Amino acid sequence: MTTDGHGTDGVERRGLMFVLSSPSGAGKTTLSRLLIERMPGLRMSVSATTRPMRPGEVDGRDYLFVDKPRFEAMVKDDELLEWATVFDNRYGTPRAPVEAALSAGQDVLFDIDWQGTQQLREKARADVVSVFILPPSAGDLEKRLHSRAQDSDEVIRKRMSRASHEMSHWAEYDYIVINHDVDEAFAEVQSILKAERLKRERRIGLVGFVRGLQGQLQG
Ligand SMILES: Nc1nc2c(ncn2[C@@H]2O[C@H](COP(=O)(O)OP(=O)(O)O)[C@@H](O)[C@H]2O)c(=O)[nH]1
Ligand SMILES: Nc1ncnc2c1ncn2[C@@H]1O[C@H](COP(=O)(O)OP(=O)(O)O)[C@@H](O)[C@H]1O
Repeated sequence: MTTDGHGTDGVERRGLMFVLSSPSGAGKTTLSRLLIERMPGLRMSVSATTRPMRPGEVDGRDYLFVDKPRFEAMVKDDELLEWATVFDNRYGTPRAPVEAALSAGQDVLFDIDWQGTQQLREKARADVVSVFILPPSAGDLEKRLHSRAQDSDEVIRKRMSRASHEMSHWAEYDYIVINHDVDEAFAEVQSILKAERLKRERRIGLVGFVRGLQGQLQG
């Protein structure tokens, strides 16, 4: 699952899997889009889902929209790295694009729930960096779900009633970001990714790099 890429400073390092989770409406999609736009070397993992497409969503960009039999076939053929049932729909991460991106030295961004995060962690603990996004208040969460204007009142009610359960998994994550203001929350998430990219354990090229430096000093 891991592989070699080069950091901006040219030192080889293993790719990482950067996971964002939150209750629905807290801002994962917004923050993910900003990260993909502004952080070179990061690719989005596009999940497969059986949920209906929302207005404005694009098949293949936001999700791979599949029917239940196709999803079952993907599970059976071991095409998914992880999968879970959320809000009565199935969601899963296609394995091949993640492995290809990591092999090409890219980091991969996942917008997945706590169940998927647990599965990724079991498979590759050292390479998973997880961030849980919290809303500033329940009122803000509800307002955001309404302002998105993409789900029916009934779907919004369901998502609100699931929020507390989703949030109960916050302590399983490496970092917690409270999304008061998008720019501030983005800056925090970006700092986490930047720092994690510099972790010594991931920078497998450091041994050679430091040896080279020592060679220069002696020579
Ligand atoms: N385990 C898992 N969860 C996913 C995947 N894709 C999306 N999810 C989660 O499914 C939940 C519902 O997603 P969605 O219907 O797009 O609504 P959203 O919460 O408003 O973004 C969110 O918690 C997503 O993080 C996936 O591939 N695997
Ligand atoms: N900090 C914020 N302040 C106000 N509105 C926000 C903030 N972050 C996200 N939103 C809005 O809230 C709604 C839900 O955000 P979204 O990113 O779709 O959440 P999620 O993917 O977690 O369900 C969207 O309309 C988005 O523009």
